[in-house]
Amino acid sequence: METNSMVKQTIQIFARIRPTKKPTGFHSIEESENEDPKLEFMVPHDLADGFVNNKREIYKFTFQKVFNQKTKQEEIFEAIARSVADSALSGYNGTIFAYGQTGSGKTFTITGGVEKYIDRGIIPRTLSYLFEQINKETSQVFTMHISYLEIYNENGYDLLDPRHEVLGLENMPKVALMEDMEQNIHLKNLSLHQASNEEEALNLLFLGDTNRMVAETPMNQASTRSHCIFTVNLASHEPSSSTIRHSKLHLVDLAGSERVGKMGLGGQLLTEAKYINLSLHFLEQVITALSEKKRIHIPYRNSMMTSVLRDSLGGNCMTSMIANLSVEKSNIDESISTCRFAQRVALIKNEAVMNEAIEPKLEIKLLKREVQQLKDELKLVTGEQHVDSLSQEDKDRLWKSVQTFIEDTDVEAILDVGADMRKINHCFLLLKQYNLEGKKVQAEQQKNMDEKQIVEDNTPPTKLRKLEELLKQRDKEISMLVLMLKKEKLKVQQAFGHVEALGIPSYRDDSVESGKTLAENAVTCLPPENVKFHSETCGPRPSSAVLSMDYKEAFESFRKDCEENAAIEETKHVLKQRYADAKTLGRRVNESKTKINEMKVKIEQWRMQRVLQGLSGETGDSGQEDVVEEKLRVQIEEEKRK
Ligand SMILES: Nc1ncnc2c1ncn2[C@@H]1O[C@H](COP(=O)(O)OP(=O)(O)OP(=O)(O)O)[C@@H](O)[C@H]1O
Repeated sequence: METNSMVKQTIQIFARIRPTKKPTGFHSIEESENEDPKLEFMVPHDLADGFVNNKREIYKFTFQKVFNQKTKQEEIFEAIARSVADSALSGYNGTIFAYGQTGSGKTFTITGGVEKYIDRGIIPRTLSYLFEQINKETSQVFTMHISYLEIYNENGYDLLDPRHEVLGLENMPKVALMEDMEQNIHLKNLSLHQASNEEEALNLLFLGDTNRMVAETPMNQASTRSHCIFTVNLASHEPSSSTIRHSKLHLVDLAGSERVGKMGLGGQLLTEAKYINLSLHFLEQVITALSEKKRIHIPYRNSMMTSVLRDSLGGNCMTSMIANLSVEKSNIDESISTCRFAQRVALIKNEAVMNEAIEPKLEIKLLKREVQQLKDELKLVTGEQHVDSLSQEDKDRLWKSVQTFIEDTDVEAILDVGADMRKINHCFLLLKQYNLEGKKVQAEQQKNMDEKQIVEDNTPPTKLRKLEELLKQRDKEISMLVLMLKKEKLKVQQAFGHVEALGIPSYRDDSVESGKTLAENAVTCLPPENVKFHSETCGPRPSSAVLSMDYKEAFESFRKDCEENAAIEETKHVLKQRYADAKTLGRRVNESKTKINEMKVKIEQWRMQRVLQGLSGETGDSGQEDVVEEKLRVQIEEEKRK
């Protein structure tokens, strides 16, 4: 089953101009913000060795980007290869191929220069980039396999076959093209090598490069006489998924197109050149067919190279072409021809789909694991039991699993011991032991800490400290009560002094503690909120003059706890009664005093009246006069007795 996520795109074309020793002045690059850059050639009239050139003089070609002679290898990778590599990592096929006349810099662009590290080409840089990304990506598991195919004189050879040196090319097994029912091409005798890291992948590249067919030609001292296809096969999947993404990344260095006549080749070089030109001719045919809208048949099968690259040309692939150009005067014709070829390539539309499919082997593995889990669950549910006891080895293994489980910081970590109740119970036992051990250690630590505190700070443990604080508080409460007592005693003494001054005798009760007045005894039961601090002798003064609730509670508890509380309460009641009686008595005394005074006034008035009668000569009955005064005196005496 394949799930498709499609990207439609024409083949991207780029031009790269090889450095020349002298500036030629036959080309220029036109760049503007709104349009793609253009490469322009000016062909001089005298180009054809003295013949009059009637052809047009200026040729313009549009590219996605034109790289001038100074362009560095890194820039090429960033602009062309990085995005294709990213697509390959996401499951899309990708192809980058270099096309151009011999000696124009195709091998330099694809593989790189051999002298300087900085001259590494697209292949080593892409490998490095892919592993960098693979190592960063933690949610996917990647595998990489590499193959390296050479098409020489229309035959395919495995460049990674170690028998190359021993057998010689003529005895090497040829790579054969096979087609399945769905017309997918398979290559027989082409080995796939797994590369787990950059170094392994680079070793494969170097091995293949040493096996390539290279020869010295008039145009290039080390001319590659074949087409070479370096393929990176990537597969990726999420750890718990059977859906796998596959992608193929072809990095292709085509053999150079060359003019046999111009170069004056002969012998083997001539044969090679013929094959090269023939295969490039078939490639051109395919490109032309693909760029013509009405063409139904595309002649892929005409050559091995077009068969292998079928997907890259008009198929499921993201493809980029680099047109390598030598812009010397003698090469202008070939450069124009390369650019024309590129313009046709740019018309080809590809439809790249994400190659995602269920991998049967992985699916079987996942299903097997699921079946085992379900079997375990079933055993638990049906209560299937193991009768033999666990071996020491089993117990040791379980203890390790429990330890790993406890130490695992992942909250979703699972202690999986299968559906064996003996193992499950043993694990519970281990967890319990672990917990008890932990508690013991904690208690021990607490004890050590308390002891350490006593030794270091001379501070008593918490309980002792609390009792000491309670004691201090009780002392304060007692001091306060003594103060209250003294103060109220003073007040009552003043009150009794006032009563005695009025002629009322003060009551002192012998039944109450000797030496104390009634008021003194009564005052001991006054509520504490009426008491305010006035003495500095009672220890620190509270911030508020009114006692706090703590003091009230302390007083109440002290009062209740006091053994004589009941007797005090009773005495308090008696004293209250007597105090009320004394008040009534006082009032009556005052009333009698008033009456006596009134009678005394009356006696005085009576005497005055008698004196005035004597002066006026009026005589009264002296016996009757004495009777009035006597009556008043008797009344006074009676009042006093009351
Ligand atoms: N951009 C460049 N910078 C420096 N040197 C270059 C550059 N392009 C090519 N060269 C050099 O030019 C020479 C020919 O290049 P190269 O072998 O890559 O050409 P080619 O197109 O692969 O030729 P052929 O088709 O014959 O194999 C080599 O020595 C290479 O190092």
